[in-house]
Amino acid sequence: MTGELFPRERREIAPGAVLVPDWLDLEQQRELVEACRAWARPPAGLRRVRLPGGAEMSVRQVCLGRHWAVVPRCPVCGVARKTSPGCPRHSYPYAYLRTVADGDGAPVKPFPALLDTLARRAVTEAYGPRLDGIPGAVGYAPDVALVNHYGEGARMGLHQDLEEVLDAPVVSLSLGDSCVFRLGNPVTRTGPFTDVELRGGDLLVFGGPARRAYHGVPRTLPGSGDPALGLTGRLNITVRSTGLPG
Ligand SMILES: O=C(O)CCC(=O)C(=O)O
Ligand SMILES: [Fe+2]
Repeated sequence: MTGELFPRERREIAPGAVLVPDWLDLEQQRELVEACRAWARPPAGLRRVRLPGGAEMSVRQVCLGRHWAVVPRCPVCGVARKTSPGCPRHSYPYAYLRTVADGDGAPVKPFPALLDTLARRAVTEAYGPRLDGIPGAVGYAPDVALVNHYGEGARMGLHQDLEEVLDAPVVSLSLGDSCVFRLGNPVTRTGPFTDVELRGGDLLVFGGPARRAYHGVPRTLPGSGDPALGLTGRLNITVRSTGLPG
């Protein structure tokens, strides 16, 4: 954005969580928006997620690589409880699946090379010489992306990204409208919180001590995105390395 009074500097908003403003140029943002449009098409396209309590998320989502979904029971051991001693890879009430079991049942689209390349570069650039000190950052091998679309009024409640076996960093790319991104700590959902504005083109990488921190998006700023992008609302692409067997 031009005319900024204070240029937005890259900064570590919490230990392990690095925000790099304007990481993507307009051409890269355009390319990603186009790609998201293709990924959003059926089969295995954009859907609304119904949460375990029955409420629908206001965000619409499409998954790539593996399908993240609410499951009635753990797909490995069949137990419908948060813990299941003895299950080698327990996952409940959320799990990574091969098909869109909570939608049209189609096989999930593959994890795209475009996001693989971008996410590897993102981790390297975000941590720089500290890469060695962040678990899973050296040789980062992402295999899943969640693409979230926020229309007007959409938000995402506080949550932890927990379904991954690995502690490797999460790479988050924002496109279109700005939002308030809220980051807490890995232990309690009560804060204290750090609220930052994420704008279209911004990169946020959270790994190390921030990897399992509670986070969410309390609101977006409708109409704040660059009109040249031709996107209504906000898109977020969250890339992860699950550590699950191929
Ligand atoms: O939209 C965002 O910036 C956050 C998305 C997120 O936390 C998630 O998909 O798990
Ligand atoms: Fe998340």
